[in-house]
Amino acid sequence: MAPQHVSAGIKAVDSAKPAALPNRAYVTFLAGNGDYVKGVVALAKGLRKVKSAYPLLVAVLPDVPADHRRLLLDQGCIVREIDPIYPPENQTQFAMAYYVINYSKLRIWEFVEYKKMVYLDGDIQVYDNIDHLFELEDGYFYAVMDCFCEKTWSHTPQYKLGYCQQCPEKVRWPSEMGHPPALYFNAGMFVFEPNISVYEKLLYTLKITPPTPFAEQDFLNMFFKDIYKPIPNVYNLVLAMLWRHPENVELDQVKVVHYCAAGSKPWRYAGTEDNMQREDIKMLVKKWWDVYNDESLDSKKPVVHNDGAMESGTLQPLIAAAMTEANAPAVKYVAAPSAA
Ligand SMILES: O=c1ccn([C@@H]2O[C@H](COP(=O)(O)OP(=O)(O)O)[C@@H](O)[C@H]2O)c(=O)[nH]1
Ligand SMILES: OC[C@H]1O[C@H](O[C@@H]2[C@@H](O)[C@H](O)[C@@H](O)[C@H](O)[C@@H]2O)[C@H](O)[C@@H](O)[C@H]1O
Repeated sequence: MAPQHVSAGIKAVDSAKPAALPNRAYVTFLAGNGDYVKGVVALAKGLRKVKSAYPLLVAVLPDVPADHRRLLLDQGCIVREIDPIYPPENQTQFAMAYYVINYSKLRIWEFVEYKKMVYLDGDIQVYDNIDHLFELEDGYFYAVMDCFCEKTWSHTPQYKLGYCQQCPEKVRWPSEMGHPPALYFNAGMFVFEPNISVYEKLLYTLKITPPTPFAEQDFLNMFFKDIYKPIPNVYNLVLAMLWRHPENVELDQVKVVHYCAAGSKPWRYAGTEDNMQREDIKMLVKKWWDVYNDESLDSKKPVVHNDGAMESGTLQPLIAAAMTEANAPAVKYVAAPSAA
């Protein structure tokens, strides 16, 4: 089973049915005009399917096109544009060249109208309600421990030694190399508290920190190492765990799946890369598509003609009037029929 460090504190809140508070939201990050938007649409539908009480905010870079933003608004997301954040100039070889855009995730610490947020990558799907994570004690950074066994880690001493925090007894960290690496989390999912002074410290520290192969994930691990609290991997199943550490995974208990293994992005799945023909992978990819294609999960939004008239039966005008700009679910605008 999972290594001992994993915080058991969560069990205590599982049974409680916490009240939904307005200053909480899920948040994800979207960059570019490519197909990651499908991941975010699926995530919005997945959170609706598990009846989450909280909205999904999408932090979009300027290069996310209007039609993609409209898709997200139509799925009831809150769409907020952020400016990119780049690491200091450096010759670093990122594990994946495009990881450089992931530093922009740091903008979410600026969303201080929310007291607590759960960050989820766009290639994550939520299959069970995880709203109880918002009840975790303030003052800590909660995330799931990563695994060092994939080729993407081949640049690290851990990989070269065959050491992994998922099974620290299997290949022990050599005492002559000092202490084993600090517990290291996967930055595809975490529970955090937006805070301006933390945000400013993040940006300042980034400016003086040479980039490393896992980009903002390495940076966040360094920055939050003193308040990081591991949570069970049911909250972020890094797919490689299925073949690297199956003894640490109980698939039928998993609430959140992170499609981060090479070739596992469901919207691009071809089944050709290593491990992609596994039955569990094929089942999880199908599970993602079942949510993505489920029209009953599309957000039921009023259709508003651009002359402001509401189509009858979609949303009574008084409810519409009561909906302020800030929290009204985005409405689908359709061109008013041209005057005959
Ligand atoms: O072209 C891209 C690449 C990444 N992302 C966002 O950045 C996250 C992290 O990138 P990725 O999922 O590829 O990293 P992985 O978890 O697979 O290493 C994605 O989930 C998206 O939310 C994006 O929006 N567009
Ligand atoms: O920019 C660095 C990225 O680092 C992480 O992805 C990695 C990590 O999980 C490795 O452990 C896996 O081996 C690898 O496949 C996977 O891509 C985060 O999931 C992602 O959001 C992002 O921060």
